[in-house]
Amino acid sequence: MNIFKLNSEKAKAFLNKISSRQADMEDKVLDTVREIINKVRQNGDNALIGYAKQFDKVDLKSLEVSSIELSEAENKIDKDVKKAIDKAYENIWEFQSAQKPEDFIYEKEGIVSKTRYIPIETAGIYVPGGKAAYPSSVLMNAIPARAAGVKNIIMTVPCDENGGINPEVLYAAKLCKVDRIFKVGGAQAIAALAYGTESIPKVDVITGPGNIYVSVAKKLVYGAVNVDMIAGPSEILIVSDGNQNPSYIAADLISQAEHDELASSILLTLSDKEAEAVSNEVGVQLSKLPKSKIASEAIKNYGAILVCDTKQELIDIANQIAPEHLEVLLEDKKFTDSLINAGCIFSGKYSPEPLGDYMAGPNHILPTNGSARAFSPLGIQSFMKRSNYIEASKEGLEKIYKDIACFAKAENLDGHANSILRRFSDDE
Ligand SMILES: NC(=O)c1ccc[n+]([C@@H]2O[C@H](COP(=O)([O-])OP(=O)(O)OC[C@H]3O[C@@H](n4cnc5c(N)ncnc54)[C@H](O)[C@@H]3O)[C@@H](O)[C@H]2O)c1
Ligand SMILES: N[C@H](CO)Cc1c[nH]c[nH+]1
Ligand SMILES: [Zn+2]
Repeated sequence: MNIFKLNSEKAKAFLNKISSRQADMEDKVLDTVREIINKVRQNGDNALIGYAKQFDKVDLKSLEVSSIELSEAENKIDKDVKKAIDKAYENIWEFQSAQKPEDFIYEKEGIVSKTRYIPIETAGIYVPGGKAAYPSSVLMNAIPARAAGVKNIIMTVPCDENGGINPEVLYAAKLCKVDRIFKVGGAQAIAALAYGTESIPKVDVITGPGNIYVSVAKKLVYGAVNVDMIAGPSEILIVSDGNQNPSYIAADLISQAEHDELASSILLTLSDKEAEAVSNEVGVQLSKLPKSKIASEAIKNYGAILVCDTKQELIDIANQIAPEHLEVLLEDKKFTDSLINAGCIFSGKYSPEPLGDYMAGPNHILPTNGSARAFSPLGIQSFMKRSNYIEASKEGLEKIYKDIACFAKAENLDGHANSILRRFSDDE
């Protein structure tokens, strides 16, 4: 793994590459994704069947998972895996459902104003499935949707080369009472959810992570539907004071690199010695990893160790990169609160990133590519919309009607002024 001094030209070039990562990836796939979306809008299910043949190498007889496939899934999975999925379900459900927002009511001088939180009616959840199967992403998508009170949950997931869906993914979907499941992946799934096809209903919001084709498609359909965020190729940034265990750090860097060749794994450390040790350890651990090709490629593409001089530099660079996952390995805890831009912060050596991927309760569907500066993790709020409500008494309106009419006239909107003034004129 490359090691650079923070203020070197090589470090600057690496940081520039990281900050333009989304744009560089998008440029390469934008035309393809646009074409896929247009074809799905024009040809509906036929386009989906064609893309399944092209990308997933499968002749699909039916796009929808049948009730038999769903009920058989549970018998196909290992009992310990089932137990782990059930435990994750429980933890995620407890954490998400406890956060249900309450309506807000405000009363001032005869005017009652409210903000209501209303579940979105139909949600489309995307579950990735190209390079790995993700039952955990079923839970992370569907549990907050259920907790919010969404009526219809429509799930899409790419199928395997036999036209089937991983049984653990189906078991998780059954556990979450997902209403319908379609064997469609990639940009074509996002287009189908956004515009509807003969089989797939149009939804109101699309959530979920995916590769670059999926995240670019979500950007392009935004407006036709709501979308949660851009949750693209995975990322981890670790900040270390230099006194940490190199083998833990290397393992955590690799954990996210194995998701995608476009994933990003970065260490910021105060110690040259730790940098060397982690770099060696990454090499050793990669050589023992069964699926090391993707992780090695990711580390070559978007991985590096940057050696900083001060803790303030660690904080500043971490806040600038705004990673999806941030592991904080600092003995001096007072710096942790200054870290403000990250999808999820993991604090201390017993909080490795995969704790959040599966079990802790907070969502693993998180903003990537610096978007944690302004976007939030998926949660119950992502499946609710706000609606406002105003009710004034006669006395309440009377107290301010002249100000409203005056304001409206200042905007040259006499119709607005009349609407208010009529309530208090003699010819009412
Ligand atoms: N940010 C998060 O919250 C989060 C969570 C989990 C996973 N992830 C990320 O999700 C991604 C999962 O990616 P994946 O590839 O395994 O599954 P995926 O389901 O996102 O993508 C697979 C689909 O991509 C499409 N595709 C593949 N090659 C294509 C091509 N050349 N042209 C057009 N379409 C093509 C195909 O339709 C295929 O079915 C990874 O990047 C992982 O890091 C992110
Ligand atoms: N780390 C991924 C989010 O970037 C989520 C995940 C699911 N399974 C394993 N990991
Ligand atoms: Zn992961």
